[in-house]
Amino acid sequence: MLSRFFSYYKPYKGLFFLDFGCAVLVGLLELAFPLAVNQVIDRLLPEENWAIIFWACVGLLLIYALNTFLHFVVTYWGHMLGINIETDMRRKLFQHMQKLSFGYYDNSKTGHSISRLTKDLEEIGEVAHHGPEDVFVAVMTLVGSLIIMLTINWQLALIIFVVVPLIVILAIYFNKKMTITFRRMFRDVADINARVEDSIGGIRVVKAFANEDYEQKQFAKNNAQYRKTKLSSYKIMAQNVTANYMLMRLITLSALMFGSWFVIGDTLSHGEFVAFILLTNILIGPIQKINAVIESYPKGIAGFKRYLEVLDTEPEIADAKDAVDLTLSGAIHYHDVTFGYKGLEKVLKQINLSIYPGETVAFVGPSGAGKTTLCSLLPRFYDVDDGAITIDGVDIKEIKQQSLRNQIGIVQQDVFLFSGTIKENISYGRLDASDEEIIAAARKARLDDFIENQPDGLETVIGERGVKLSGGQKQRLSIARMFLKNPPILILDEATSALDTETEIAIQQALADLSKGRTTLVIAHRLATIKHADRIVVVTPDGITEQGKHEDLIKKDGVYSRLHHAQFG
Ligand SMILES: Nc1ncnc2c1ncn2[C@@H]1O[C@H](COP(=O)(O)OP(=O)(O)OP(=O)(O)O)[C@@H](O)[C@H]1O
Repeated sequence: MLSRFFSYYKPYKGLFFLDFGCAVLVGLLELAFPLAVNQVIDRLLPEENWAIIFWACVGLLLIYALNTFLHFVVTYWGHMLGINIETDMRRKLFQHMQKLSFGYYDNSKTGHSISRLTKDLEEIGEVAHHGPEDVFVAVMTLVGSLIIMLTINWQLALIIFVVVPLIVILAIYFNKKMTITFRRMFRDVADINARVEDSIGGIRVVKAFANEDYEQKQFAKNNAQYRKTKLSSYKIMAQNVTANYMLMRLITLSALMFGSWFVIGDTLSHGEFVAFILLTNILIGPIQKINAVIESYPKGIAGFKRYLEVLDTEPEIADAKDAVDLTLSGAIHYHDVTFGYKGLEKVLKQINLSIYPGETVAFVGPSGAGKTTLCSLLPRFYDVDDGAITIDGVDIKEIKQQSLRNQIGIVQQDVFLFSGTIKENISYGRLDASDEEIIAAARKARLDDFIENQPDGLETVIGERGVKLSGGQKQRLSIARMFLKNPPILILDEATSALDTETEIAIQQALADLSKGRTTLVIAHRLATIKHADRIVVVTPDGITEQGKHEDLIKKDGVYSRLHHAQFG
């Protein structure tokens, strides 16, 4: 895992070494002051040579000025290194999330994904900057002070350094505990995000059911859980900080007590004694740094583990190595297709079906029989478990996903629009479309009157998920999008909601125009709209049980005829 973490430093080697080098210098220069004090007290003060003391202080001032500059470099450029790595990881994660299949999203929550892209990566960025640099500089300063102390008086140095291993053991102990709680904390934040996504995203449903109190209670549960986990992490942090405080005071106290003893025994000069006290104070810096790393490292590592979890999830559907781009005419064949959602019973068993170019085929049948599933297999939203689907004789697994999906248009009953303008939403069908093409598509979808009546025309903002549009307008907008895309194959998931007659006629006409000359699969919920389909296919839990024209199926007195009677009496 660590080698994968460090691989993100590769593009920023220059920045890393600049930051690292400056941090090392900062650590080394810190040691100059106690050494200077030692010399001033033991050598220069007894000689009462004011001029040399003055110039020694000027020298120290220059060292401090240099150190100040280095501090700036470390703080600014070091953080730049962290942010660069965080940005790269975020880009990579988002790219990967875009590639993940429907199967992954069926079982994940949007709030969790948001959390992974924001909070987790922020923590990783902090560790990326502070982690290696702080640990190295702290260890180096510790070793540096130890060497200086050893050269001044090795006995006193050893007494003081007895405490250091205790600090290291403590660090390892708390690190382990904190990694576990931070992982829990990330999970809890993600749960809060998921809850907000549901409650705020679904605010209309919440209000329509007057379930605000229920939502508040649900949110309060998540909030309380987060508080509990965070509190337990603070408890560990507090134990760590207080134990460290005690150990650090022990170091200073040992220096004072044993140092005085050595001074009285004449084995330590006054200057060396003061230098020792100052060096023990310098020791506090790296120990605090190590402590800060102990605090942030588990957060970063917990975040990185969650990051890798997603990154290591292989998209269930990927292009074959020799997949090709194809221009399709739309002859579709399902050959013995069997499919079930992951871990669940098979929805489709050995389905055989042929659809000819330009044909409009409507799928009808009881709810949950698998009509939508059958159509979802065509653009490879899911892969068949057994059998194959071919278009123009080519297995869809041999066609590049992008090429395949570019040639299949889907008009869903639950239209998803993006917050933005009408123009942005229509042009989602073809991103490089000109204004004229967008207007022409809107006209074909019978949306032009509505657009012309808006003060901002095509630039009208439609609100989040098109909240400012009516159901009929949303649907026509999605049809306009499809006119622009102009695919040879269409999947129409018919709206179940009854629109007013005028709107319905407009939409039906728009859909009929859209279907012209394209192979069209209609998932029909209301039979009135599909009477004129070239063929009606009846899908039941037993598979395809009937197919044919409306009149023939009525005569047959089977499932279709019963469904028809149920709807029309
Ligand atoms: N993403 C999914 N994960 C797991 N099971 C699913 C998923 N989507 C659908 N199912 C299940 O698969 C079965 C077929 O669903 P499908 O949506 O294809 O039926 P349908 O015939 O289109 O129904 P309707 O007419 O109600 O839209 C159902 O039992 C459903 O619960």
